[in-house]
Amino acid sequence: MTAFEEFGVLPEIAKAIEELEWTLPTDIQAEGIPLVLGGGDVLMAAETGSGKTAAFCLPIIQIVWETIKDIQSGKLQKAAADKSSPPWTMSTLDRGGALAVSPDGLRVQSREFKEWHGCRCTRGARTGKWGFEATVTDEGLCRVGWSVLQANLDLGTDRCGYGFGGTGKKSNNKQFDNYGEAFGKSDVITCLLDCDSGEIRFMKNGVDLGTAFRANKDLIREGMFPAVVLKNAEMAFNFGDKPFKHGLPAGYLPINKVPAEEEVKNTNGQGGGETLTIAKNAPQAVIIEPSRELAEQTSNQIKKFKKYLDDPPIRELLVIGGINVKEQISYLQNTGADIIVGTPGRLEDLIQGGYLSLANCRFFVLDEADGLLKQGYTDLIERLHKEMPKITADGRRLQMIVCSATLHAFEVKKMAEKLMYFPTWIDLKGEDAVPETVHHVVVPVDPQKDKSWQNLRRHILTDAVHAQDNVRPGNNSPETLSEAVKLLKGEYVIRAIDVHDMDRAIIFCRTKLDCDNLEKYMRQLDRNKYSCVCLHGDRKPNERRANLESFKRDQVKFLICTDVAARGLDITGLPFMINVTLPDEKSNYVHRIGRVGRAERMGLAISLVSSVPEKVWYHGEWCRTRGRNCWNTSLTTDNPKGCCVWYNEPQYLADIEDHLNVTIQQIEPDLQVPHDDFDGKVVYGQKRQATGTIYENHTQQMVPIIRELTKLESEAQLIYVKRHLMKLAKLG
Ligand SMILES: Nc1ncnc2c1ncn2[C@@H]1O[C@H](COP(=O)(O)OP(=O)(O)OP(=O)(O)O)[C@@H](O)[C@H]1O
Repeated sequence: MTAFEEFGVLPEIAKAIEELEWTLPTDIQAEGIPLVLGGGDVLMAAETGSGKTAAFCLPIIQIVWETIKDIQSGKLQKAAADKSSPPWTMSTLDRGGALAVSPDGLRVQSREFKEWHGCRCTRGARTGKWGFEATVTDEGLCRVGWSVLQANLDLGTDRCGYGFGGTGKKSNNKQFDNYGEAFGKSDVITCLLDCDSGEIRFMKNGVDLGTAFRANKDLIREGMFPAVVLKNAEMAFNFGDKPFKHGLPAGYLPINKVPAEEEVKNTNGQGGGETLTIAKNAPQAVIIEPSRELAEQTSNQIKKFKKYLDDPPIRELLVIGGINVKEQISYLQNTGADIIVGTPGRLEDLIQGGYLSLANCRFFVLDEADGLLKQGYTDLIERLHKEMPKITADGRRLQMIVCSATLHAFEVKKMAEKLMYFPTWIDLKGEDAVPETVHHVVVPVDPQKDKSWQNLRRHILTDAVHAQDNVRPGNNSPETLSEAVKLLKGEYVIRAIDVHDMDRAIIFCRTKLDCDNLEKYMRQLDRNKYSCVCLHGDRKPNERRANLESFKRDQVKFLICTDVAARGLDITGLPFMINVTLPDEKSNYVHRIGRVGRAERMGLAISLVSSVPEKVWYHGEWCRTRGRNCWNTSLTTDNPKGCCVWYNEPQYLADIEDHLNVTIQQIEPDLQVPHDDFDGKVVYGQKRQATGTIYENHTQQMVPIIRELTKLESEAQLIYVKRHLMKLAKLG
């Protein structure tokens, strides 16, 4: 049995993993895989390069495959039919779309703010005197009571349902009257039904509130069911499996004591146990990625993991912009997809066009979730979530999985609170952190100290922000110094490459124009020594793909890119990374430098940080051409339609350090990295030699330590025996 199988992974998947030469799961995989397999909502916060992709892909592939198998063998039909005689729980079938029922059926939750969503119990009574307890477990609006099967799930809004609400009102047939008193979080409401007299009454925390309704006896003969309706609230139920908190009045019994021959089964939503089929265009899993490249990478990983799951096969589809949409539609219509990996825009297009259905989705994954939310996709995510059933046809709950190396963002917590269902956090560090395998340093670029920019024979083409300014050596204006920094940064990039003999590095620039200019400069200097390609939003999809591929295959040495490549990209053994300018979004620093030092290999990240302000382009949505041929150098602070800002790198550096709670080491403009500060033996791009790896050779690593421990143990015993003998000799 492989280590992955011990964590519950199917042998077929474990075999594919073995071929990747992964011997042990990483920490995040060891924690995440069992949780997802167990059916929970999970937030995974772990460093860059720690293997989060497999932590969610492996269990999803496994469950999706098992479900396809169950459908094919007809087991799912049985699952639905079995539910015709369930225990006394809240029904997963007779409930509103946005209401979730916990796996034990004793807790319900609705996070919908605007609408009410209701649910009924799996069984009901038509004779006798019965009671159950409902406890408010989270703030929000709730109404609880009794209704018959044909009643509206919005309890108390038609003549067939009788409810008591948290605002201190009872309601039947939309008539809301004062009753008892208001209730809220932690209050226990006992709901009592006397089928013989028709009386319905309630107790709050053990205090009897008196008769609320006299229900129609003919209605009761049809069967009365415990019922609830919620608006952004949560309630837990006790039908008598556990002792009641406040007991029942004399003559009443817990409702689960209704004799079998007297009880009425809830048949709503059961569909008569017909065979479950899943439409081709209704995938079981939707994985959203923030960039096309990352979506493609995750999709490729899934292909590798599912390699041996061929009977039945799993169909996965990549849904990203830049690929012919007609092909994607025809694939969905003809072949179909079980797992979809995509970027937000194209996903939404297909859903809105009716080509992709979420009716069967049971896994909703937000990879790089904080990035998606910061890119403005909160509404889209909520819309998709709303369309997904909270319980699937086979009675399983929708699972949401959210991950990132920088998950500690307010937006993420807010989203998790709103959409996720009792989520478990796997938080390996407790804060955003940089892996130990990434050595990161900053180099000050100070044009007042380093005056070499004044007499460069050849230099990088700058972004031309200062084309109209009077910039020249000797004139120490902020504009001149800003231009000087841009010239110096071009030189420092080349120096970093030369000093560290870099033959492979990813280089991040702030704008697409900066990327293009650096690409030109490097090619101009030496096409072979500095062979490079660009990856950014202005390049055509095919070029983007080809450039990334040639970099991955080592056909070019340098990949120059904007933040489009900051997150998730996994390039095996990449040794070096250069930040030409720090990102203004602090979490992107973690993601950018995390392109190196992945999967236990060492990496060096060098950030160039200007000591003076740099005036740079900032084309917002107000810029008609979004930067193309734009020469508007007025500042956004002076003119709401301005297209430039003064970029304050020392401030961004301070923000990053503050966020990570570290002081990043500074090196000199000679770009030498003192070896002693790190580990002298480090070879960037390789695994650390001296310590071995965490994944492998664990036993071998432990051998000398165990040997030493055994020696110490035996020495300690000898000392004890000698002392004991000496004591005996003295006594004798
Ligand atoms: N159990 C394992 N053993 C060995 N290598 C692994 C294991 N799990 C993942 N890897 C490798 O580690 C690298 C990083 O994995 P992955 O891309 O999933 O990281 P990540 O945590 O998603 O990083 P990021 O936050 O940057 O997206 C990949 O090259 C992957 O093949």
